[in-house]
Amino acid sequence: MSTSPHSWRQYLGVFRYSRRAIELVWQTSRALTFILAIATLVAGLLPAAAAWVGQLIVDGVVAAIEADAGIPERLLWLVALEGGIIAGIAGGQRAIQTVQSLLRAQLGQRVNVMILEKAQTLQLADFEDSEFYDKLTRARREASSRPLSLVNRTFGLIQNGLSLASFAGLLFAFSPWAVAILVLAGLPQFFSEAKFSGDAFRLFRWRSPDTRQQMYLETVLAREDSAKEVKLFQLGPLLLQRYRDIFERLYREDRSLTLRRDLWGFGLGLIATLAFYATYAWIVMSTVAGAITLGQMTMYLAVFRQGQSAVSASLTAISGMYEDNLYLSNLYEYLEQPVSTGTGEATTGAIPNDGLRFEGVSFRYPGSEQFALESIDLHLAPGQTLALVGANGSGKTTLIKLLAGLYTPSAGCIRLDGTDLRDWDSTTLRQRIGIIFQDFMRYQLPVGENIGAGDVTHFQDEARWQQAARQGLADAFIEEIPGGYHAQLGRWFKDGRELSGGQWQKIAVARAFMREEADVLVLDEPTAAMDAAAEAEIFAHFRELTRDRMAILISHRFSTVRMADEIAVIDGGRIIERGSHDSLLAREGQYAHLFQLQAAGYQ
Ligand SMILES: Nc1ncnc2c1ncn2[C@@H]1O[C@H](COP(=O)(O)OP(=O)(O)OP(=O)(O)O)[C@@H](O)[C@H]1O
Repeated sequence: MSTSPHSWRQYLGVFRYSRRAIELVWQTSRALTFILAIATLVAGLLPAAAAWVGQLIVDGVVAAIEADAGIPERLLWLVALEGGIIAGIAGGQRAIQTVQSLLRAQLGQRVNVMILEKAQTLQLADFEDSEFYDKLTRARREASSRPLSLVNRTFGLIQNGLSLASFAGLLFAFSPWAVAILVLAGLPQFFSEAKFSGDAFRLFRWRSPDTRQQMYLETVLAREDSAKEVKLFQLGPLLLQRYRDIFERLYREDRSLTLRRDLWGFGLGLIATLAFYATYAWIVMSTVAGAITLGQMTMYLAVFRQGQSAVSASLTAISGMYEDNLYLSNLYEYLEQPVSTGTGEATTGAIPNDGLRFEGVSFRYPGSEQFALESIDLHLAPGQTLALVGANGSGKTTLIKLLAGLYTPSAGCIRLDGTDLRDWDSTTLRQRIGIIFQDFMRYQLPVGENIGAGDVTHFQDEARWQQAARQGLADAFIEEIPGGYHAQLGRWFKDGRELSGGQWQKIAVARAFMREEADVLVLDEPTAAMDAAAEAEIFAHFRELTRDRMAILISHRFSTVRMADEIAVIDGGRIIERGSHDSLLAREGQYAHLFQLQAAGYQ
């Protein structure tokens, strides 16, 4: 094994997150960390003391036999002391276990809260970045066990290290050479364990895309929301085979690493055992030769036995540490992901009542070559309704995402009342804009709260739920559900019920109507699953209720779209036509063409 500085660092890399794990525990509970440290110290140092008192007892016994003058009182005190020390060790170990149990819950909660708090500060783009999303899911998965495990192992190592050092201290009196032999014999095994742990760490990190695939397949194969399609399309065997193939490939790598690691571990362990027993023989011979007393021999033998188990406990701890490191490296990468916090502070616009303006807005999704939107210019005054029309993928939803501030334009700017969205205080802005997307959330919460989600300040306001439900045409069916507004939705919880696609959409529209104070309201096709009559009625309502506000709606149904004051036709990320329904029909362009196609469908 080479000893260049680089590889030293590589070997010691197994401890790279120990400091951070201990910091984490320290911040979680100083008192418990302190007790843990003291208990570790006690459990680490007392075994050597026990061996030493054991030596005094044996020598005392030998001396008493030789003197033949009864049982000296000192000997009994020594036995009592030995008993006390053993009780101390047991107490230390028990304290370590108790503290660990208490810390487990607290630390798990703390790490989970850290992960979830961080998630609140992230941009939508972060969630869409597969690497990053993977870090988040992995960070959450083992949040309650890994940090503590690393702390336990680190403290375990310290405890065993202290025991070994104190044993070495005792052995030093016999011969410094014996200490040197034991240390040197143990080092190769220590480094080999550290090296292979480091290798495993790198291997596992590098293969994370594969494990992600595996996890995804597991999810698809075993979740209620995918079960329907997997069964119908008989995808099960095919996906399962893929799952098996990934496992086989990963297993081959694992096997090779495990075999190498264990062979080296065994070989180097043998050297250590040989050295141990050679020293053992040396001690036995020295006792027979009279160089050391019988008591000293008893002590050294105890030191040997316990030393061996301390060494093997340390090696086990090290080999387990790579997994903990893997977890913590992932956790800290996630927690340290830079976030761009909004710097805007404006709570009122520079030109009140100017409405909404898109000025030369272009946008490209992160990692994408193509522009999803290009040179968009729009103006929407208070009281106006704008409909966006365009083929799938033309950029309608993207425009709304920019308006929502979920992404920032690559060029140009969006102004609300004359002030760039970036300069608005983010809370104020969110209150002024209410949006329901086509893939709105179906919360596994009671019906009422599903509606109340539209305005957190009235999340549980029953009167407002009912009013919004009436406006979203959801009241009729809600009243028929047993439990009404308090009925649990979704299948995760007991007695939860499922709604039809159209019913869910009515709930979503009602959610939009909760936002009474918002001056821009957007419905991005949340009505596609409703029948045409219901959609038309909802939009008529929508228009009525947004008379002095700005409203944007996206729909593929022209019967709805024609109600808007202004219609913008988007194609390939650009606005190609705009105007009222009548003026666009008169133009006989794309809009007129699409309108006639759909009208023909109804004849
Ligand atoms: N998160 C994303 N990352 C990268 N590209 C995206 C993302 N979302 C959408 N796109 C791409 O941007 C383009 C515009 O998509 P957008 O969702 O705005 O279309 P749309 O007009 O709303 O379509 P639809 O009528 O199907 O809802 C499409 O080419 C799409 O592939």
